Amino acid sequence: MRELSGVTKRHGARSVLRGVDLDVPTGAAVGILGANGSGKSTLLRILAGVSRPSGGTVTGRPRIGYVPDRFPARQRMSARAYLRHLGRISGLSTVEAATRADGWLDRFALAGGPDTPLRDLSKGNAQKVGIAQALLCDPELLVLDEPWSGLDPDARDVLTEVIGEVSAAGTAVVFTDHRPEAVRALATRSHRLSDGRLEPLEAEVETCRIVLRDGESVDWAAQPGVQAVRPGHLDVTLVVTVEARESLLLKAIQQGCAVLSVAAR
Ligand SMILES: Nc1ncnc2c1ncn2[C@@H]1O[C@H](COP(=O)(O)OP(=O)(O)OP(=O)(O)O)[C@@H](O)[C@H]1O
Repeated sequence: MRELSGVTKRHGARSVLRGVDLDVPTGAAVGILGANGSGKSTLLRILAGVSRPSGGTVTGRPRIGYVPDRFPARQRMSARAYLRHLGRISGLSTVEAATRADGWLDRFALAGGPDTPLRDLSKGNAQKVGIAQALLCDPELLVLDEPWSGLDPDARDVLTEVIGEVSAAGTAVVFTDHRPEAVRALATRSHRLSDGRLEPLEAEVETCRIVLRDGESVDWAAQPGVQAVRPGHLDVTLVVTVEARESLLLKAIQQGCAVLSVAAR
């Protein structure tokens, strides 16, 4: 879907990226860790297509939703009007743009309501609008730069849930964060950006995805072979190692869960 090959980026004399290779296939959830100033935002800007690399190639042209590290919300326009407007210029009908805009603002519980002017929003509430604008037009690739930063606990949970949902539906997601445990829990591929290069965070294990209904009674995260658990509205998606797939399916059936799908990642 999107692939970076040998990507370099210089800012003046400074080499920020020194030959980054990154393959982002459909449905992948790619997590990137890195210290402050390691170049995560620089890398995500290139991935999102808002910045050009100094060298190397970027291939693939998916429809991209991008949440920058700082969402610039200095306008007088209300959150609702802004999102509706963006939806319209992205090709949605007036009704569809309004429905989607209100749906995302409602789900993320924008404090002050959807008619609050963007420039009056707090950092966290501006971040919610930033996330909503990226989701508005069903992106094929979602690029999220430290998307949890500034969000309250409820909104953080909603975002984690949404990432699980869109990724289960086939959207590729690339996100940065400073918390290794969060990256490991959510990502199907994890990397660390260090010294301008991207290293795998751990050896990759072949995984698959199991979607269950009525699986709430089991502590799936504690089961051997379960790498990530993503609760949805009516179902739960497990990312599991292929090795543990059969025993986990057996457990699910024994617990009375309905197995909705089993898919390779
Ligand atoms: N437009 C620019 N001009 C000059 N230097 C820049 C520019 N953008 C970024 N840099 C430098 O590139 C380096 C990487 O910055 P970047 O914002 O990508 O890091 P980061 O990993 O996202 O950091 P943080 O975790 O603090 O958000 C930093 O040293 C930064 O000062």
